[in-house]
Amino acid sequence: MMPFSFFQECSHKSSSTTNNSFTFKGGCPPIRPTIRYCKVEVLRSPRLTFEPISSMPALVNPNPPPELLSWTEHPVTTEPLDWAPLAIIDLAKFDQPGGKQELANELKDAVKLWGFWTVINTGISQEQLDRQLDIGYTFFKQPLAEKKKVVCNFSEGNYFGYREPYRLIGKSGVKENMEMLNLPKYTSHYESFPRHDLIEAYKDEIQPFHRLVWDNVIRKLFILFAIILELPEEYFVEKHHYDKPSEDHLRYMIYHPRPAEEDAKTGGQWSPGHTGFGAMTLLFSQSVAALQIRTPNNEWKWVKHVPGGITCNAADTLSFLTKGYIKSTVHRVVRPPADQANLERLGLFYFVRPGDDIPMVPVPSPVLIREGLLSEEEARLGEEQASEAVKGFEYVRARVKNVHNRNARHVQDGKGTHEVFRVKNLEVQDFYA
Ligand SMILES: O=C(O)CCC(=O)C(=O)O
Ligand SMILES: [Fe+2]
Repeated sequence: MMPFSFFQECSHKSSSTTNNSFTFKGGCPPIRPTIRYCKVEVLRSPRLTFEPISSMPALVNPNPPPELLSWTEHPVTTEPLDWAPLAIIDLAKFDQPGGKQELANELKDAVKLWGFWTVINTGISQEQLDRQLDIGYTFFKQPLAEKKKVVCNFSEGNYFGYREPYRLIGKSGVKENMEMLNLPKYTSHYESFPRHDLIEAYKDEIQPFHRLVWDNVIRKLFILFAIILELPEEYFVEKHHYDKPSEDHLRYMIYHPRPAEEDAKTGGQWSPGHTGFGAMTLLFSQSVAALQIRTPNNEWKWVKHVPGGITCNAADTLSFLTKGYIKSTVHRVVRPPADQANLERLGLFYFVRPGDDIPMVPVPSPVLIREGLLSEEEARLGEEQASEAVKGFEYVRARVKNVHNRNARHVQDGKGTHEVFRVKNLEVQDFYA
């Protein structure tokens, strides 16, 4: 008997098809609805339906990947919340004549003042997004033992893998309500990193998606930053390239609702105020309101759902490289409004980190010099001091270790705290109340 393997040719091409829906009849193997098990040239829709046939055991995959559960986006809140006025950056303009310059102008204030903005028209389809959410949701619904097969090694500041919500929040006696899975890039550097069976089974969808986010969104934003800072267009792209080693990861994350009495004990905190650890964070916009940012006036404002959009925030290392010109904004996650407080909140993210060997020295930008953030001498010395400087990998690993290699999480106790985290000359406040 011939085993049915990945990419083995099968007879689907000759099956009956219609324009947009593909229902395979007669002669098809009894495999689950996925495009991964056969090379089918006619496929255009990521969601296929196969009619199960009871015969043809020769083509049965002995270990089919589990069926995906289906994640459904919740309705938006009807409560009038104090929304943050985030700029909307329309990436459809990027390749139009003068488009990059126009977008750079629009993004400039957002990165200087708010550190948060939303991109739309990313070229990532709703179907692609839905599939990722389904994969993430299915992952979290697996038994804990399965999820723990690949876990984050926080003693080394390594964020790749599954993070179990086992820690307590301060001294409240309340446990964390969030779990996550961080997937490293699909490049040769991470080939030997172990991946969960479910993630392996859906590799043919996750791998291109991982890169698509970088190509379609991250690369463009880095070009816009370079234009804003009057640097060569590829300046930041090269320092954060997908093909070079970095701690970048795609993340599935789920928050589980807590009883109101438990939330009351931690001031409604789901994730304490913090700045991003790496270069930039992309959050595929979701309907459950919970993310808040701290405004330039130190008020907390809610981040509003923009269907099909991606909420982006600049993080610590971009702020280091630009001497604070690009703002690493404080944000937190809180109990959602009453009409959403009992809902699971599933998130899909891409966390951008600096290249592993990128020195954390200021970029030689004429804008930083004009703004008085950088002296001519510092700009020149920066290059010379690069070999001595903290590198991207060193900073990010140390930061992750400092925040996560603890038995209890920070708590917002309303008293404020100024615990500072340092690596050589680099310094950030650990968390914010
Ligand atoms: O869940 C969110 O909306 C944001 C989470 C976050 O800030 C983080 O994981 O760094
Ligand atoms: Fe964050």
